Amino acid sequence: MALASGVRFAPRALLRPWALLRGTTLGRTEPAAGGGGDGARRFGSQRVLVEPDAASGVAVMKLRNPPVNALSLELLTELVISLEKLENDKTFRGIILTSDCPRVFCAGLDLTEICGRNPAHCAEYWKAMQELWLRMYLSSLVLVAAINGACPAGGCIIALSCDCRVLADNPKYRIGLNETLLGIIAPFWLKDTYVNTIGHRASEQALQLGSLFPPAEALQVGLVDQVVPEDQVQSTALSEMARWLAVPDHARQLTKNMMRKATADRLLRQRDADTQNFVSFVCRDSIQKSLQAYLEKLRQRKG
Ligand SMILES: CC/C=C\C/C=C\CCC/C=C/CC(=O)SCCNC(=O)CCNC(=O)[C@H](O)C(C)(C)COP(=O)(O)OP(=O)(O)OC[C@H]1O[C@@H](n2cnc3c(N)ncnc32)[C@H](O)[C@@H]1OP(=O)(O)O
Repeated sequence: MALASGVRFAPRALLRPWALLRGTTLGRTEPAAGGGGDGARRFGSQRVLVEPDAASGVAVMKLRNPPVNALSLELLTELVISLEKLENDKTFRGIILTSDCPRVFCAGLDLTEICGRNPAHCAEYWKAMQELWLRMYLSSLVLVAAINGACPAGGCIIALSCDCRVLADNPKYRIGLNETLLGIIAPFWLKDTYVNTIGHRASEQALQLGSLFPPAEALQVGLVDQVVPEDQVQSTALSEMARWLAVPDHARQLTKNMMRKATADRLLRQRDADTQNFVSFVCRDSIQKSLQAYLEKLRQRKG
């Protein structure tokens, strides 16, 4: 992704995204309900709906992988492709990322992708997770998360990869990295993202305790930038976007790169080792058992 200055952000190292999209509708363009001109046309895929507004240069990207927007391999892949499509289109300067699923922004990793799967699948899945994080974290576009639902673990990482976060004021919409409560460990780049956002001491505490913060606490600790009534999340996200877009792109992009590159480079340098660590960790019998038990608990909670 080349910047105006010629500086490159994330490398184009993506796996084989298109191969994963058999049977999906990515790339289809259709008029938005009630829409007319180019600015009102939406596109996307089965799991990612993109509503572009060419006039403002802002696209709203909605996660729609019901029931909880778990980050399946397909969703990860479709997100990367939609992001790339917008980045390559000079019309767009910003994306508002939100959820199309009621009450949940994103439930994090799709645990069914790493439970009872073989090591090759877990590796492919983890590489897709790394890829999305790298693309989002270093995106040249302004990314604003309009968090309109629960936002645990991988969902929190998606939000933290954005430049700004607006959270709906609902005590059920908690945000944080709760990995330890599942018996798993956030890898270093999730930890780094946390530390970069809320600082070392707060991260140390929150990561070990697996804290999920309700809105007021999330604001206080610095995990989100604004907490607003639920019906004002989108409008506030748009106002935030306007504030970020008021800055000249090249200056903002280079500054973002300066702030984030070292963190991304750390993963880039040890991507394969990180994948191997992940696979050997999650494929352990003991970890498989605790993931299985956690999934079971989630399923039973429902009834
Ligand atoms: C040495 C170290 C080396 C390497 C590192 C090792 C490991 C690193 C791994 C680290 C990364 C982890 C990041 C993660 O994201 S882990 C996932 C954590 N996610 C959660 O804990 C969220 C779990 N879900 C919930 O809390 C709730 O579902 C939620 C609040 C999101 C929504 O609640 P609601 O009441 O609306 O829905 P539910 O009834 O609970 O769920 C509906 C159905 O969805 C299923 N579900 C929920 N979450 C997940 C998920 N994450 N993956 C898969 N499926 C999920 C749930 O079971 C229900 O299913 P059905 O009953 O309908 O079948």
